[in-house]
Amino acid sequence: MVREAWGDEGRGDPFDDALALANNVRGAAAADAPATRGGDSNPPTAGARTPASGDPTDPADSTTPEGHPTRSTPTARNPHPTPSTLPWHTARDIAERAVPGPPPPETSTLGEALGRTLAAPLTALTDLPSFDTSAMDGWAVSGPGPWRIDHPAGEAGAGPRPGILAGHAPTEALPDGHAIPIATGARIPSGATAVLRSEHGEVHELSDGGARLYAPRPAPPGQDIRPRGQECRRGDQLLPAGALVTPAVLGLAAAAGYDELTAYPRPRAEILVLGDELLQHGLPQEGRIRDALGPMLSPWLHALGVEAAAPRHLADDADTLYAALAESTADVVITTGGTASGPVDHVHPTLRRLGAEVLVDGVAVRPGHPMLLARLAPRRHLVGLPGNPLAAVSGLCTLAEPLLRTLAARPPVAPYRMPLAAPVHGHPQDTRLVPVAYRDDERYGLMAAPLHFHGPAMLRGIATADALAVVPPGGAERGAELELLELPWSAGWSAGWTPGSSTGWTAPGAPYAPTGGSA
Ligand SMILES: Nc1nc2c(c(=O)[nH]1)N[C@H]1C(S)=C(S)[C@@H](COP(=O)(O)OP(=O)(O)OC[C@H]3O[C@@H](n4cnc5c(N)ncnc54)[C@H](O)[C@@H]3O)O[C@H]1N2
Ligand code: MOO
Repeated sequence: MVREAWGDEGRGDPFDDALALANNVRGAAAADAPATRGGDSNPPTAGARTPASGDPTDPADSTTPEGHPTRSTPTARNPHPTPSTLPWHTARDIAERAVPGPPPPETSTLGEALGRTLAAPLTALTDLPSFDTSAMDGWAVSGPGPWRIDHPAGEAGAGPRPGILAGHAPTEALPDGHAIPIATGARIPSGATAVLRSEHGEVHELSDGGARLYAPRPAPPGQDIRPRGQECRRGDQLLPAGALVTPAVLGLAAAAGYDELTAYPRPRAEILVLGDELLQHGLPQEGRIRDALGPMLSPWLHALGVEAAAPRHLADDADTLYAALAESTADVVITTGGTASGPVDHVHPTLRRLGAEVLVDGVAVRPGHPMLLARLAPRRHLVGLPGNPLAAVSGLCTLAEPLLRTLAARPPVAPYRMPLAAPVHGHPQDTRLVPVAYRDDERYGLMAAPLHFHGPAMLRGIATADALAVVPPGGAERGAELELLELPWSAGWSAGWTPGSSTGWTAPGAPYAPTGGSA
């Protein structure tokens, strides 16, 4: 979705215009004369400061050291300006359209198709139910009562008389005035007109050894019979192409006769965690901190329908990063950290060394503005997430999610809006992504309550959030209807399950592998 107008730049395709801007092909004109942002009444101002509100966790309030200029121009102090950042919606649009579509579909077992997108409509291979079925335990009866109780052929004699069980195929027709015991799910014998529930019938033993069945109420024709084809006829379309294969879809497909499904493959992602300061175990110590992104990104990507290998931790070394990117065969490489211009921030120089095409280099969003997207090869991309953990989440939702959605052929999530339960400060030029939790308000119904602890380095807010609210430049008042990016867990994890974890149970001794296969 492109909602921004690109002013004088915007005469062509907005995607091409945005790409050209990101790659700075229009030179100084693109970098120096920032495009007009539709719906943004404040013209972008390099170095603009955010008014303080007193909330120490509010990045909109912290003008230094994190209130960086949105667009930089060459100055004596900053001789290497970054290309102009892109409006948030434009960046998402570029990411969504960076690939033309998913790779060709594959046929797999039902279990392996979980979380994928159907490449063809799901068409019923059989009527459902495939035969007239008893909906209750009781008796199949023919005509009005009372009825003489029969037993299936071969059941005569002593002992319990179960009648027709589920899975059996009755061969004999039921004559008028007769009844036969039947179980829920069993096939109705020909000649039967209704099913009488066991609790509604009274059996009277007869002197000849037989039995008669009485019902206090009549059993109208069709009572408690599920007729063949009630749910669908063979050839009916049950689901369109493009439907997400959820656990319920697997159940439906199996019921309708499928052993295999044709769906788009899961995109394969590789996660490279950069930063010599990161520990993988224990307490932070001596200036080193725990890696918060490795444990978070694999399952998050998994919930987006992606096959993510276990994260690799790379030393802060340009050659190591170069080798990892050059060798990777993943559809999408996700790096964390190293996007800025510090002494060990190697992502930009390595992309240049690889000759990668940078599609997005900075986004007008807080947190996370140094995020980037690059094309390593025609169908291989890199998403560079900033190292600050909430900034990384912002990059994941802004650039990785739309790109992976296109690769997985998942349908876009319908725009979702909710009124804010409290006002939120805005950045003067940039969009803010703010963690919110759903609250049921007595008067206004469901509202999005902004959460504290939403600083770029904090995960405490997002850990209790249901969604990220998209706060436009300038902020939003209580009651304003804001676009929400729902987090995977508030929509349920089901679509992200793979066969390995779909049972939620791991055999004793088997390693738990929540990310599924390898990339
Ligand atoms: N001169 C400038 N400096 C910075 C700018 C800027 O525009 N000009 N942007 C700042 C912003 S905003 C962010 S966000 C960060 C992005 O930095 P990098 O992507 O290069 O990330 P690092 O420097 O490697 O790390 C930043 C921060 O995050 C911590 N980190 C990194 N990885 C992890 C992880 N896996 N788990 C937990 N924490 C992590 C790292 O220790 C740093 O504290 O740059 C600013 N600087
Ligand atoms: O501090 Mo930075 O905006 O990405 O989180």
